[in-house]
Amino acid sequence: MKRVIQVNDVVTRFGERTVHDGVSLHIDENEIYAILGESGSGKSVLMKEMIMLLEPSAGEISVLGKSLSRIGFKEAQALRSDWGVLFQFGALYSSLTVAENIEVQLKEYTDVSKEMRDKLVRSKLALVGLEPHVGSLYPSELSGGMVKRAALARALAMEPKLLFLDEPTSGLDPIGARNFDALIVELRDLLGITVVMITHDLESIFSIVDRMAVLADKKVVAQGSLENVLQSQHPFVEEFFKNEYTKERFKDKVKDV
Ligand SMILES: Nc1ncnc2c1ncn2[C@@H]1O[C@H](COP(=O)(O)OP(=O)(O)OP(=O)(O)O)[C@@H](O)[C@H]1O
Repeated sequence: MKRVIQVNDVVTRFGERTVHDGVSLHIDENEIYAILGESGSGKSVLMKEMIMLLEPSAGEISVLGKSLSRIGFKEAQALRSDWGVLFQFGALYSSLTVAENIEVQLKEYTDVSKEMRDKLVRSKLALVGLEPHVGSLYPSELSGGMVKRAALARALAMEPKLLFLDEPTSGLDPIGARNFDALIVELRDLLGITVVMITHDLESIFSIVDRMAVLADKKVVAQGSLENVLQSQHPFVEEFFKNEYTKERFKDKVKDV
């Protein structure tokens, strides 16, 4: 299996504060990989380091075979179009229509014609389950679930190999959240992409995630499949995965651990 992301011994410091102290993990092609951990454990910072919005203080991150600390400007630009990012609150431009939002990167990085861009917008909308007319609406005219889908369509505009999602189901109602999970799996299977997501959503973790890393104590304290992670006796794992709710809701998986 091809390795898509390799994180080796990453240390992250902000002034006196150390957020990561030797974080290592790897993500393989076509996986749905989750980054978990309590609030402030450095999940978002790690994801920002993977997408070159922040630089680690030490250690090494490679994405799609490129070492991020050694990459040149042009290579970095090319690499950025190999991934799409869905930030937690959708982050659509409120003054642009949905179609214009999806077009932003196409206009910036490609010279495809207006006609072709319109076609691409329609196909991305269809891919995320939105009707063509949604393209002419402004973000303020959409429901929460539609905002997420529109932002996902925008993240997919450049046909990325990798998709980064920051708490994709937060703020959605339970049905919307499960539909969004199903969409993520569908896109992974259809497009052959690798998905990296920060999530606290137990339903997603138990149903669609292939492997995960649990951040705590400035390190990865458990990683691998759900089965592997459940073997850990780290207090965060115990509390998050082996509480009364999960023992009842996921009793077939959380038993004898
Ligand atoms: N740009 C920054 N400058 C200084 N400190 C930062 C910066 N970004 C994050 N931090 C700090 O790093 C720590 C980890 O933050 P991060 O946002 O990664 O946490 P998280 O695990 O994603 O938490 P949550 O689940 O609450 O979103 C926090 O203490 C935060 O204050």
